[in-house]
Amino acid sequence: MLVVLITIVTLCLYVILLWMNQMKYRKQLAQFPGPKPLPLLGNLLLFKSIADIVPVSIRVWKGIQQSFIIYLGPQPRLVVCDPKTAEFVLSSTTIIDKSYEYNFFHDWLGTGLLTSTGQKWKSRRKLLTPAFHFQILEKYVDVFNKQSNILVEKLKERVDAGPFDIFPYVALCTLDIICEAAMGVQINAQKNSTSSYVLSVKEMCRIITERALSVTKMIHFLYKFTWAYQQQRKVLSILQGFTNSIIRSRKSTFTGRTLHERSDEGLSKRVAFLDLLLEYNLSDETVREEVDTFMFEGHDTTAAGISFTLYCLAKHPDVQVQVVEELRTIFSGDKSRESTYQDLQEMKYLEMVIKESMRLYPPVPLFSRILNESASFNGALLPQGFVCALYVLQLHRNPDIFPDPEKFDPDRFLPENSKSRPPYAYVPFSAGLRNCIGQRFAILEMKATISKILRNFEILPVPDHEPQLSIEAILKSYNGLPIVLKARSF
Ligand code: HEM
Repeated sequence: MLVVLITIVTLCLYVILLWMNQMKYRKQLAQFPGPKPLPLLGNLLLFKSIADIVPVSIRVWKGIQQSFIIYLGPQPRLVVCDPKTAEFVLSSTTIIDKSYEYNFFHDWLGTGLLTSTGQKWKSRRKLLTPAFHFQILEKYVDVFNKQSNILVEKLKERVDAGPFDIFPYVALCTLDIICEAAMGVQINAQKNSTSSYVLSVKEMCRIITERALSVTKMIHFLYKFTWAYQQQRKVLSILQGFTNSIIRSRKSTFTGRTLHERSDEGLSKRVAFLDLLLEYNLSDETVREEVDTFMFEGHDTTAAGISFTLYCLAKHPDVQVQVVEELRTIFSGDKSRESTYQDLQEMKYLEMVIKESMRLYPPVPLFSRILNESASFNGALLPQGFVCALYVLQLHRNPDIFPDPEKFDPDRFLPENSKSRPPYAYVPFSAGLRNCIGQRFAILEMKATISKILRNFEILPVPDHEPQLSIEAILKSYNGLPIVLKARSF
């Protein structure tokens, strides 16, 4: 009886403490607009499911037209939708730690580069940066070519066969690419297409996103009693079993020669980023968390980037014609010659198209930072522990910076049209110290894959289809990204 009483009193005190904290925040942050929060629940009731994240946040933004405060439970966060606030957060050398939602990734990614903080992040970033040197990236082009050739063969089965969702095809291709280029192993996901790994990544992202919107799932102790936790355990055993097998496989062929010693091996030998980790004699657990991080960050993001770009090209045949013209010039009309690193550098118009697609459909539409110490901004003192959520999807549609923001117009990225744009108005790869380490890899991969598809197929739209955007760690479309394919004479 006494134990029950103590538990009830403790819980009540905890709830009162949370509520008092919320009141304190409301006073401190009074100058920022936002929907009125309820005690303890905050604005959670606005989001009945993760399907509501995009429509609700767009509705809120439309009523306010500036960065706003939203309460997920009693905790406030500043939803950053304007370049000035984005600059305050991203250019900071102190606001570099991730918000508490990233803890939901810990069971899967541990504290790898994406989720780690402080000194651990600094030393890992230093360790991994050489793996993305352009001389190393150059060696990956033949992997991009090989895997996009397989994708083209798969897509030939869809020619003149009506609408189909392009995303699952591309996701298997980008999974093959990250495994072979970065991990040094071939898993042939495209050939054995029922990849439980790909399905598990999707499920894990869904579980993590849902946790951010549910009070019971937010609290780790309570989360353990939910069905989602049981589901997470199953999914994690698939995900971690998969990466453990990659590590084992690469370890068995690792020669022990360091990156420096291997510089004599020339372009023919690739050094997978996993080799770098093995070279440093890190523990198996450390290697696994970095491998999982790269597998996650490195395949779903590029899959979204490529798929949304193909979707935009289907909807904008005039733009597609211009890209194909550029490719005809680069390849002198040769459909099957493999792309070189130099060719990819020359695809300037395609790069503008990819950038415009990532403006409207940023593969990572939302990411957050936490303040480790209080900071002044715009006359307000933002308290320690405060979360700033960079809402890239809305930032990229800010009409003050991108007039007629819903219009797909790659010319926005002509040098003369971008030079006066505020530096933090366009940040698909984030910016500042914790920007995306894989961005040059990603751009090369996207160009290699999209250009190969366009040399082989004409991409047609599905009339009246509009993507229903959803945020599941990466940007997805609930109703798919359907396109139609016709053979192209190049
Ligand atoms: C179109 C493709 C991609 C996009 C849009 C993208 C975007 C981003 C963004 C926005 C962040 C910051 C996330 C945050 O602060 O929470 C990030 C971080 C990161 N990305 Fe990417 N990414 C892409 C591809 C890749 C690829 C191909 C790799 C690896 C090969 C990669 C590896 C990483 C890693 C390891 C981090 C964490 C960096 C750190 O905190 O130091 N990404 N990415």
